[in-house]
Amino acid sequence: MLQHLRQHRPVIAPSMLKCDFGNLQAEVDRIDAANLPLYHWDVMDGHFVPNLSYGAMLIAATRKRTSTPFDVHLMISDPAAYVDEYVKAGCEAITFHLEAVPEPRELLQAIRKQDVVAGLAINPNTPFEAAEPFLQDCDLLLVMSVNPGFGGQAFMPEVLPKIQQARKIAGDELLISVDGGVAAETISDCAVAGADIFVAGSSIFDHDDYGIAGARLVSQAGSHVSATAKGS
Ligand SMILES: O=C(CO)[C@H](O)[C@H](O)COP(=O)(O)O
Repeated sequence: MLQHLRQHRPVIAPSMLKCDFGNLQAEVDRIDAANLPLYHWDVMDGHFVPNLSYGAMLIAATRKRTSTPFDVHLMISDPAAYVDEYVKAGCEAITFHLEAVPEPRELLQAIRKQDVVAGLAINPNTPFEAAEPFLQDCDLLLVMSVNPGFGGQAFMPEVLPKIQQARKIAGDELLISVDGGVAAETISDCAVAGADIFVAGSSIFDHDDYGIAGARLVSQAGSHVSATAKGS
C-alpha cells in the first residue's frame, strides 16, 4: 500500500463525504473510471466533530465493489475502540486525530502491526510541534486545512507552514496529506509546501467528469511534487 501511494504521487483522493450516497455504485464506477488511486472515507461521530456521516458497514459493502485502496479518516472521539472494524472492512490506511488521542504511539503501532498504513491527523489549530514526537510511528500525517466536519469550506493557507515543517523534518519517507478546500487554485501551494496526498471533495464531486477534474488537480500539483518523491 505504501508503495502504491508513493508510486501515484501526487495522489488525488476523492473525499467520500461529498459523493452522492443515493447512487453509490455509480459514484464508485465514476471514481474508478477516472483512475483516482485512493478513496478517502470521512467517518464522523457527531461528537468529535459536529456532524455524523457513515461507518464501517458502508465501507465494507463498498469494498466489494472496487479494488482501489481505501484510506479511512476517523473524525471520532474514541478511534481505538473501532480500528479493528475498519481493518476488517478492508481499509488499507487508517488515520485518526491527535486531538482525540493525545498519546497516539500505541494506537499507531497497533495499526502498523496489522499491515495497515498508520496516519495521524491534526486540526488547523494544532501546531506541528504537537505531532512531531510521533512522526517515527506514522506512515502518514494528515494536515487539516479546514476545521473538520463539513465539505465545501474555504482552504486555510495558514496551515501551509506545518506541511513545510513536516516535510523538512521527516524527509520523503513520510506521506503528507492535506484535507479541506483543496482545489485547482490551492493545490499547487500545498504541493510546493511538500504535500503528496490531496483530499478533494467539492473539486471532484462538483465536476461532471471526475477524470477531467482529477487530471486538472494532478497537473496543478504534479510539477511541484519533488522528482525524488515521485515513484520512489
Ligand atoms: O474531512 C473533511 C471535512 O471534515 C473533508 O474531507 C473535506 O472537507 C473535503 O471536502 P472539500 O474538498 O469540499 O473541502
